[in-house]
Amino acid sequence: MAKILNVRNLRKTYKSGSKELTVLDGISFEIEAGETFSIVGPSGSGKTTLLGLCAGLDHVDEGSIELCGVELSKLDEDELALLRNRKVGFIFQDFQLLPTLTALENVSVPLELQGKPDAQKVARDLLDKVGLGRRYDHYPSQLSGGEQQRVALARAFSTTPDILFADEPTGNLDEETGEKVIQLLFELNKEMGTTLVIVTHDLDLAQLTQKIIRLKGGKIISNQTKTLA
Ligand SMILES: Nc1ncnc2c1ncn2[C@@H]1O[C@H](COP(=O)(O)OP(=O)(O)OP(=O)(O)O)[C@@H](O)[C@H]1O
Repeated sequence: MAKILNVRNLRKTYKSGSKELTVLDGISFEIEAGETFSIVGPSGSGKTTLLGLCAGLDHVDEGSIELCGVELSKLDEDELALLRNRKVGFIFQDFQLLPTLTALENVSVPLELQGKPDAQKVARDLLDKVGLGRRYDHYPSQLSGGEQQRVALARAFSTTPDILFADEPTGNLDEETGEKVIQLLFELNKEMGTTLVIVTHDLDLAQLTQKIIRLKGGKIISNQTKTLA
């Protein structure tokens, strides 16, 4: 199977005044297209930083990241943005919906910006799939956290990304709501064959993915591939 993400000897250091903090050191792993993958570890271990680097949202100090067959360090900002728009989807802990757009517009507008002629239909179909067929015209402030995250799921899958990065997708939800969101996430993921990379504190959620890496102090302390029964 083709590698969709190949991370080699990654190092990331943040500067704070005269001090330097190395938050990732010697990180290497790879993900095949279509796999489900999770990154777990305690608070501050570097999970979100790693996700941001893999998704091309920030630059590495040392090492390399190949995403969707492209070495990220060779791309300028415009090329990176294009790659993210075309091939990458995101789900965030705090949903990150646009507050002035309705649920339907939050899903359809990105598609319209990509010039998709059937944006409205795709958005409606996806909102129906996540059980929000009666909430098209609601603004984010009129939706519960679980409903907002379901809109975010519909938006993330609407562009049929090759790879989807989810950062603590259940972090702001109660347990029951979180479970429903995860069920939908995995259903949509299976249907669309998307590669899924999840950052989470939730070990039960991580166990649902095929591969798990554990970070501690910016290093990988275990890299586990689950044997499928
Ligand atoms: N922009 C930044 N500037 C300076 N330090 C940063 C920056 N972003 C993150 N850090 C530091 O890098 C370390 C790793 O942060 P990161 O958010 O990646 O950890 P995390 O494992 O995702 O944590 P959490 O589970 O709490 O979200 C932390 O010590 C954090 O304070």
